[in-house]
Amino acid sequence: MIETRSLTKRYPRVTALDAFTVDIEPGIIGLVGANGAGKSTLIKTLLGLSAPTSGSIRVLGLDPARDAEAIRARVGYMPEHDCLPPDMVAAEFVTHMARMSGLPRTAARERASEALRHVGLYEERYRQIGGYSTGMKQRVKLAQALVHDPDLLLLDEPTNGLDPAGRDAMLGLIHRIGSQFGISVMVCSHLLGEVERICDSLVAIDGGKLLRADRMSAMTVQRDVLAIEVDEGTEQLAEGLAAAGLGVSRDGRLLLVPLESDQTYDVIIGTVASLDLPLHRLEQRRHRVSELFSARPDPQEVETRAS
Ligand SMILES: Nc1ncnc2c1ncn2[C@@H]1O[C@H](COP(=O)(O)OP(=O)(O)OP(=O)(O)O)[C@@H](O)[C@H]1O
Repeated sequence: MIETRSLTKRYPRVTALDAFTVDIEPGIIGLVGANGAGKSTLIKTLLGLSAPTSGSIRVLGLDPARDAEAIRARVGYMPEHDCLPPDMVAAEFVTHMARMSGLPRTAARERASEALRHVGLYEERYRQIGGYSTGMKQRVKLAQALVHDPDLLLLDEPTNGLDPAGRDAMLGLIHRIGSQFGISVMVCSHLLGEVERICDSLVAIDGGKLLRADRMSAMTVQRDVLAIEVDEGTEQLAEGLAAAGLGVSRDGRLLLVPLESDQTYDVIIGTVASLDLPLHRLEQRRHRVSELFSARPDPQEVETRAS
């Protein structure tokens, strides 16, 4: 669906994309990287809005340098920053964007109503955008990206400025669009925890270079640790497991024990039973995707996870 070969974009002071080579299959794709990693630059080169310094790109088999118009007809783009006209009503604006994509007047109006319904703004569609909340504005941006029924959506930081509930709602919406409408979606975010939740593959970028591109399932590998939670008696259980010869560490309410053999399970169950404690959880732990990329989690991500 998207192919880049040695894609490089140099600005006078910085190389935003540095020999970036990737093959991306259809699906819900997370494009993750810290601020300034090159995500927006990549999206703009894919759309033909910014010409690469060197290298090649194919989007849906098209070359953005030659076929920019054809690409924009098949790709929807939700930009990162607020770019909405405050004095227009949403229905009018989204209809206008549909007309810009080449739809005739009546079809544009119908598609605009439909797109606004999909993003949950149908009832509010005749209100001026300037009076909308941040979450509603993000939804209008999403509706205009969807309005011409694209094959691919490129969403640049769609949860920007949203509170945790707003982020959840936006992520749920994106997931629905990707899984129910048969549209591929590339979601750009600096919050790994977000893309981990909704994407089926991940492209990680750092300093303009490709860090890793893979299916999410290949990135969430089993880790040899058992997590145990009891409703009460955590301290007592920690002592009991240590006395039984297991290495025990704490992670909040959880006790973590290295999984050395199948007998580790038996020892844990036996210890819990002998202490007569109410076992709440016993599970093998998986790596979080974020652990594969960064030893230091993003503070905003920690805040998201905590919320
Ligand atoms: N038009 C431009 N002129 C000069 N430098 C630019 C321009 N656009 C981006 N850059 C620089 O290129 C690098 C990559 O920027 P880019 O916006 O692609 O990053 P990003 O991963 O999208 O981060 P953010 O989420 O902060 O936008 C940054 O160092 C940025 O300052």
